[in-house]
Amino acid sequence: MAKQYEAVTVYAPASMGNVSVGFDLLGAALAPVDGSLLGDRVSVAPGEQGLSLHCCGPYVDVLPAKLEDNIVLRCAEVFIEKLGLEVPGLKLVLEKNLPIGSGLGSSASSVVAALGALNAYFGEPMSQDDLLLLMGELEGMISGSVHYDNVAPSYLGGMQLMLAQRAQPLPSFDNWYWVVAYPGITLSTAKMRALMPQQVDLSIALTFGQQLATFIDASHRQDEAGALAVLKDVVAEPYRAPHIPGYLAARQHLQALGCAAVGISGSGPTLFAVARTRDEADAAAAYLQDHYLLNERGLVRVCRLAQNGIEVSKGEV
Ligand SMILES: Nc1ncnc2c1ncn2[C@@H]1O[C@H](COP(=O)(O)OP(=O)(O)OP(=O)(O)O)[C@@H](O)[C@H]1O
Ligand SMILES: N[C@@H](CCO)C(=O)O
Repeated sequence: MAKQYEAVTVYAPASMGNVSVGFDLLGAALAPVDGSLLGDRVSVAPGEQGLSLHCCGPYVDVLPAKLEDNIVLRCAEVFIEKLGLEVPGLKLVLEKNLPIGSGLGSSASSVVAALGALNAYFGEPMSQDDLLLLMGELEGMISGSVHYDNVAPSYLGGMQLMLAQRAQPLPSFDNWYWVVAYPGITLSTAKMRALMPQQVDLSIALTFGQQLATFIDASHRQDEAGALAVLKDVVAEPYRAPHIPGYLAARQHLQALGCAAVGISGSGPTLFAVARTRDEADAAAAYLQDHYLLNERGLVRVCRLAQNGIEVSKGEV
């Protein structure tokens, strides 16, 4: 008798690439403290002949007009082909909860939710390490480069450091709040990467290496002052900051409000601020709500790290 498959839904949290100090190597998953969703959901269920995709959610209108250009369908095609699966019919639903080109890891969230749901639906045929590598490849197909600093934390949770072939969790500081603000405009990752020079000065390379090494060491030793002292981006931010409306002014104000660090989330335009108390986080959020948002599509969230990565549940979106 043919195996009966059951519908499954996966939620994949938003993520901040780079975290200032680890360009393309370090990322963190986000969980709003108010319990709201900040990430896409994809469900996979038995369907009629072939693959079908239905999209819904608050940011459905910014998805590619043609369904065949949606990365979720590509994920299903690649997954099925790679594993040589016989699939009579598959119904996919994408609930698009993240804005595109935001710096919140929007395409990564769709990729992680889709591949996570497909793997769960088919009984986990792929190992965690192999699935992560596939997630990075698919993210690379649409963002212009293979980088894991969004897919790894969205899939695995917390803060993740990308080593040569696998992700390694990095302890963070439990008292930190991560306040994120998306102004409501789109900046494509590929264009924000094109702003950066292809060659890096030796002095910049040395500072980058030293800061990343110091941050990793300080995080493991829970040396908060040591970690904060080097939470700075010398590689991408100098080239990107002038192209993000209001970023430099907001950074200055947030520092004056007492935020311990401020940086660009991924390639922007979302910014993040580290606050060490809830009062400080709320003050930063109020400032950003009034001064950083450019339209009604913008959002501000006070977050902790999403420690568990994806959430798998039974049934459809
Ligand atoms: N399900 C999807 N979610 C998001 N983007 C998608 C999806 N399917 C296709 N795309 C396309 O992928 C591209 C994603 O571009 P880009 O990498 O700049 O955005 P992003 O992943 O939202 O960036 P960020 O990491 O800054 O949030 C866009 O051209 C978008 O139309
Ligand atoms: N590390 C990537 C993240 C994109 O979200 C970049 O900064 O281009």
